[in-house]
Amino acid sequence: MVLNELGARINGALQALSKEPVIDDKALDALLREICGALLESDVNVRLVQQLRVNVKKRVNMEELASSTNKRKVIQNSVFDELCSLVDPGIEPWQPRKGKQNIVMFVGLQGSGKTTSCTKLASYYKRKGMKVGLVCADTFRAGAFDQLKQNASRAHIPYYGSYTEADPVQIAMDGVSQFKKDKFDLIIVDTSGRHKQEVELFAEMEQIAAAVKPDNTIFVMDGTIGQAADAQARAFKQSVDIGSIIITKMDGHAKGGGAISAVAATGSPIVFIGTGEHMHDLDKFSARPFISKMLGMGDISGLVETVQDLQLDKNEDMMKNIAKGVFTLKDMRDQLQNIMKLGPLSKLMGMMPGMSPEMLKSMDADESTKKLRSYMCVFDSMTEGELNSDGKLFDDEKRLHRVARGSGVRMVEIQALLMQHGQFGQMVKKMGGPNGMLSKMNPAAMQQMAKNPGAMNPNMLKQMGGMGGMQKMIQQMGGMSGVQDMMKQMMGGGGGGMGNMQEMMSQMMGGMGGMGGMGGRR
Ligand SMILES: Nc1nc2c(ncn2[C@@H]2O[C@H](COP(=O)(O)OP(=O)(O)OP(=O)(O)O)[C@@H](O)[C@H]2O)c(=O)[nH]1
Repeated sequence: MVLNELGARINGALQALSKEPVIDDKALDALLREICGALLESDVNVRLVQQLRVNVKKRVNMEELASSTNKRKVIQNSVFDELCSLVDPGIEPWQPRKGKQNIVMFVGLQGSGKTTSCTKLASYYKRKGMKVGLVCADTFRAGAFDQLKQNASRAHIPYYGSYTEADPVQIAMDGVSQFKKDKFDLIIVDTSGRHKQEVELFAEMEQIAAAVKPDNTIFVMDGTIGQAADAQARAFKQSVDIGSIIITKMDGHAKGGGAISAVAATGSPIVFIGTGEHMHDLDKFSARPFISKMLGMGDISGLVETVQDLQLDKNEDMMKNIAKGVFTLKDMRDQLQNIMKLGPLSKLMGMMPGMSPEMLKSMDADESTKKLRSYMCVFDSMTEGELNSDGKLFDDEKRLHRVARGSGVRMVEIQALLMQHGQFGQMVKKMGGPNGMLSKMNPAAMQQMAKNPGAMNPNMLKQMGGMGGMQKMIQQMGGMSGVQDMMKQMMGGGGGGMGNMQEMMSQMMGGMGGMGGMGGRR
């Protein structure tokens, strides 16, 4: 069973419990049977599943808990907590520190996704403002250096490797000392893999580790390997000091449960998961947001961090406009351009509370990207005056015709874009200005939010009135009756299908981003 289905099944079981008139041991057993069955089908280690069952039962005392509402709540909270414990070894993961020269070594079997993940990680920390270099110490697989070189060049990341030196230890040492000399903040060393755990592989890993003395060793594991994950993780743990884990290929049809169970085998935290072959397909991992997202309850901290990466507060013109309650076409273009930098919208959507896995499955990421590109052509065909306007200039059909000809986009689509812009403009008007929603938010908490998305999350949520407040805010933004209804509309109920969804998502992201950025400037 793939992870999305697992989430949907657990969620379904919890929902079914809400409908039970009487909560007794029988109802609890039925719930646990369903959840444990689903976990086993997803390859989660049988011992861990058994432990989860025992722990939940221990926490729920049917006699002590008076009302059924109370029992339901305690059961649901216990299941959630136990699912989190499955993927949380309770260790704070290592993080590179700015101002220090951090060395990270990647290990894993051949084809697990080491080289790809190295570049994704380098790119992630580059986005955070670090100077990152990649060293290719894989001399085992012909073409490994070329692959790293290609990935690194595409992501504009400096790299080091050699076509002539055959000793991986020497390459690793030379690469690290070169980047150290050039004052790099983070140096990532990619090592060779083998088809299976072999003596040579472990000996080589140990030698490289002894030579470069990594601050952290990341074990890369293929998410599709199922039950074999446990033994593999143990073998690596015995040989090198695994600091953290990246699980790859968690997109598509990965069951993932096996690899997730590796946390228990190594006692090391999962730090990222790979969700595709592209540079953006690396999601920061944290137990609670991961479980929350899997159950369709969203990942607010991930969403906020992603929005934070946009550095919207650097767009001073737009921030000034939004504070005044003004939103020009140029502001919308800049927002959409920013969103395009984040990768497929489905990823952002997955972080929104209320997005069920089924909803996400029916989204076509390529289609969204195409739509955004066509919008860029529309904006490119506008004059500076038009871009700096509120869009009313396009009441003149001649202008519309001209932009349609210039961009190759149909007039109806441009009209729809302008309509979305108009609606969003109305929202900005409401949010900005002296009496707007933004003015009611505590500036100190908003400032903290802009600086440190991880730390500000609880504060921000509190400011917004918790998860309920967040949903209400989204409703206000869209002027719709609820997130679920909104999604239905996006999925085609309103006749717009994918296009509709795209536009609304952009609207929402624009709104969220605007708020984060606003806070940062106060
Ligand atoms: N779908 C998907 N594919 C991935 C992911 N990560 C890596 N891949 C693909 O998996 C294949 C192997 O990845 P590599 O990065 O070359 O693996 P490696 O561990 O470096 O392999 P060696 O260098 O031979 O040890 C490539 O085709 C990658 O594009 C992921 O998260 N999702």
